[in-house]
Amino acid sequence: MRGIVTRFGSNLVHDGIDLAIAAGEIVALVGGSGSGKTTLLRHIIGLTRPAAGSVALFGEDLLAADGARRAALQRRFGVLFQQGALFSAFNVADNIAFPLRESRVANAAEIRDLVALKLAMVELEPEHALLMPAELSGGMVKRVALARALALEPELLLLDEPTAGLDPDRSAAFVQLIRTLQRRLGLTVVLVTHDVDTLAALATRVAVLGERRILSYASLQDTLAVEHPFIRRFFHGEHGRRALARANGEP
Ligand SMILES: Nc1ncnc2c1ncn2[C@@H]1O[C@H](COP(=O)(O)OP(=O)(O)OP(=O)(O)O)[C@@H](O)[C@H]1O
Repeated sequence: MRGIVTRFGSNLVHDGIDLAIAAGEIVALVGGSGSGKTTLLRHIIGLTRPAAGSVALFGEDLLAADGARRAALQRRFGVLFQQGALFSAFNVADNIAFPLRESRVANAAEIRDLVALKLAMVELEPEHALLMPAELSGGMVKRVALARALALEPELLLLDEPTAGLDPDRSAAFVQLIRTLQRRLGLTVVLVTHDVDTLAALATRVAVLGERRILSYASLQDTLAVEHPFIRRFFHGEHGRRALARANGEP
């Protein structure tokens, strides 16, 4: 993305954001509350249009693409929204099958097989297929939402606060699953997180949003050396320090 400016009424959220994400990277977007992380994710996938600037997804302007071209580009990414956002009236299998049915890429028998495959991929059991979202734990909701995001075998996965609301054990297990799938499927991942544990375990690069721009875009190691009050608070505060020590295998 180049020169992104975002305004909501008089609220100027982004004022000239440049960000290039290479295939195979795991980029963590961090920043204070309201710094515009989720909005940036939404720009990437064409859910919102910036006031100025341009976004190229797989080298193409998604917002300028016509119907068929746009649908083809949309099949190449999957999104895990905050809260999982499962359809509450659909069971697990139908939630995962939804993108497959919508895009008409598979027949009923293939969809059944693909749903079973995706369930196994996110380490859920076949009998979970018939449960309703209200019957699932928080960790299971995330796994089902991840299975749905991966239903069309995307190249790019966007995750908005993937571990929010999970206890430390479930959070660590979910992070591990994301890492395994990223490697196995060769995914590019963009995730919004305020959790240093998640970021330290996953990110190949960290983009820090603040003051309506990208304050830093570098490896975690290099980000830690940046002298900025937000970066210091975020990474060198007590929680951040403990998380980084854990990531380095210190007790
Ligand atoms: N549809 C909208 N209409 C009006 N204002 C919006 C809209 N979406 C976002 N905003 C505003 O834009 C700013 C950035 O929001 P965004 O959700 O992108 O921030 P964020 O960094 O993801 O925040 P958080 O960490 O709290 O989730 C906020 O001030 C928010 O109130």
